[in-house]
Amino acid sequence: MPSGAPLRSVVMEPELHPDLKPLEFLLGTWEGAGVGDYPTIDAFNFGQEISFTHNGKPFLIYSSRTWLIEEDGSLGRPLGTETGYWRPQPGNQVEVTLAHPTGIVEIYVGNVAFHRVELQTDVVARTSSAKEVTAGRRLYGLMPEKDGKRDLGWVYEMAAMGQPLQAHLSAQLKKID
Ligand code: HEM
Repeated sequence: MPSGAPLRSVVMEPELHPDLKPLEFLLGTWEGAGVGDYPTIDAFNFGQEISFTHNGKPFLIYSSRTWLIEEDGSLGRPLGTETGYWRPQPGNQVEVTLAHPTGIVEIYVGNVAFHRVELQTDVVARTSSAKEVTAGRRLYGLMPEKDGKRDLGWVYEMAAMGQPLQAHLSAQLKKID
C-alpha cells in the first residue's frame, strides 16, 4: 500500500458500468436553488448541491446538501442532507436507497426514460424519534436546452405529519463540472 496519498488517487479511473447508461445524464456535480413548503411549516428558499459519481459498479453514488437562502439572498443554516445509491434494473426500472440524518430511510422504486426518472417510495422506515413521514414521490429530469446546456430539475412530494402526499420541495440545478 502506498503511504501518504489518498487511496482514491492511486485507483484507476473506473469505466462506466454499461447498466448505468440510462442514468449517465445524472453524473456530475449540480448546484442551484429551490423552494420548499408544506401545510405545517412556513415556505422557504434553499440552495442545493448534489453529486452523482460512480466507481465502475452498477450503481450511482448520490449525495445532497442544502442551505437556507436568507431574505437578502445570502446562504444561511444548513437544511436537509441525504445520501444514497441509485441502482438501475432491467426494463428501465431503478431502485434508490436514501438515508437521512433525521432518522428516516427511504427506499424508492421507479423508472427511467428520456432523461427523466420517476420514483415512488416502496418503504419509509423511521427511528422512534423521527417525524412522521409515510410516503414520497420524486421526479428528476433534464430541462429543455438553454445556451447549449440543460439544467437538472427535481421535485419532491411527501405524505407526512398526517397530511396527504403533496409538494415539499422543488429545485433547478446547473452542472458545475
Ligand atoms: C433535502 C432537502 C430538504 C430541505 C431543504 C428541507 C427543508 C425543510 C425545512 C426548512 C423545514 C421546516 C422546519 C425546519 O426549519 O427544519 C422542513 C420540515 C420538514 N421536512 Fe424537510 N427538507 C428537505 C428534505 C426532506 C425530506 C427528504 C423529508 C422526508 C423524508 C422531509 C421531511 C420533513 C418533515 C416531516 C418536516 C416537518 C414538518 C413539520 O414539523 O410539521 N424533508 N423541511
